[in-house]
Amino acid sequence: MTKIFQPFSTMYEFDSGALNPQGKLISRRLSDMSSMYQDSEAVQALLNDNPLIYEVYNVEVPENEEHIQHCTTILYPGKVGSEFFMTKGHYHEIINRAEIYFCLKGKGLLIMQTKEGEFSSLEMEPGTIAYVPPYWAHRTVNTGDETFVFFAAYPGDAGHDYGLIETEGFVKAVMEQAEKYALVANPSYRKENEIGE
Ligand SMILES: O=P(O)(O)OC[C@H]1O[C@](O)(CO)[C@@H](O)[C@@H]1O
Ligand SMILES: [Fe+2]
Repeated sequence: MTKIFQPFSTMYEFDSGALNPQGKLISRRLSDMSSMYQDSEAVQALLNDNPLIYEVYNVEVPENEEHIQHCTTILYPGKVGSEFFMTKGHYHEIINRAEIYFCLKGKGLLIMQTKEGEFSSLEMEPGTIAYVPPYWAHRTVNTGDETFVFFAAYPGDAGHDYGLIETEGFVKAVMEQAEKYALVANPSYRKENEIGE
């Protein structure tokens, strides 16, 4: 007989962006993603302090197609050189799985790209519901000076594939320019792959 999963709820803490109960917490510091930032001198200068860049509070549900994974992400304000703090970014392991983001606090940018090199970005502020369609890699960036918090939901079997982003990078980097953000072409996008070709 199929075991029936019991309904449950989780509390969102409006001040911090955390979830209660906490569930599986992912914390990423600069050292976890140092090669992803453009300015390697700025990375070196910050690595001693090794700032906390973001935290993901995951509600624990089984990772299969019956369930919906959901979590909050707290992305701290800050820059590495002039590049804003950001998440690592990933494709879903099952690449045709979509995701929904709901911005709760602060402001940021959701950048997305396909394996064909198509690029897209969406601004997020409290109230924005952003849709990441199937096949799009996604990364969020804190473009403000307070914590940027959003809720995410995605199919339970989606998984995370970081490989291609680690080797190719994103098409564009989000940099501070004249107290705003600018999307700047990433000179190292696809470099490793091109060298290998
Ligand atoms: O997995 P990354 O790219 O480090 O970033 C974490 C992101 O992944 C998700 O957990 C799921 O796609 C997002 O909610 C969260 O912002
Ligand atoms: Fe995702």
